[in-house]
Amino acid sequence: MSCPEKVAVEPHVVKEEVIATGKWVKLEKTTYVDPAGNTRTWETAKRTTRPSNTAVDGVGIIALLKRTLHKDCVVLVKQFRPPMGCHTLEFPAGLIDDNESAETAALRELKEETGYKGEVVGVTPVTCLDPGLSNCTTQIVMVNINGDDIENIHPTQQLGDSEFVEVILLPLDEFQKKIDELLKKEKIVVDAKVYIYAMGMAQAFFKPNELPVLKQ
Ligand SMILES: Nc1nc(=O)[nH]c2c1ncn2[C@H]1C[C@H](O)[C@@H](COP(=O)(O)OP(=O)(O)O)O1
Repeated sequence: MSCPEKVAVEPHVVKEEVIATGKWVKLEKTTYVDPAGNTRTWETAKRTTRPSNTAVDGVGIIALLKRTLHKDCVVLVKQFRPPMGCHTLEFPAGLIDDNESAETAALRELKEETGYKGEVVGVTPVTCLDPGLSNCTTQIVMVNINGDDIENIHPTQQLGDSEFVEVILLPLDEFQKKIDELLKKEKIVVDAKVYIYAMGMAQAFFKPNELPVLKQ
């Protein structure tokens, strides 16, 4: 008996039905056609706050604090995150306002959450955060902070009433090790972007005594 031929089709969304809406988040039932041509449904979470003229919800900021006679440090934030029910270690981040560029949002959020004034040195494309759950997207903005600048000697946060953010500085040359030490000491969950950045840094740059040899 021969099997019926499966025809490959371009997967696509057919319709999106709102199941529940809150102030910040909504739940939708997404009907889509899979690559085998079958119609299926998916449960999708979306932010309600995304500006209509953009494909990005927010920014994350990789900020390097550069000071004379100090090691370069990555600026991180620790805060209680209600969905996690615990504290997290994250890059500074925030939602993009209407008609705001990723660069402007990044410098604004960095100033608000950490008090530092930075300079943008790079921006990623729009990246997804948890695509099996949500259409939530971010652009990661690379920022340098001149720590010798008078404005950055005693940085003052500009937090709202409901924001409680602790700034944590970790040296770039021991980034993964310092995160691991923090995780051992405190009940805290590290953001995947932060830890992957730390692993990448360790893998790419910090093997000064290793000679390049032909690997089997
Ligand atoms: N999912 C959310 N539920 C809330 O009850 N409130 C939320 C959600 N997402 C954002 N917010 C609120 C909290 C802040 O007052 C504003 C702005 O947050 P922002 O600083 O831009 O972003 P985060 O740092 O990621 O919270 O939105």
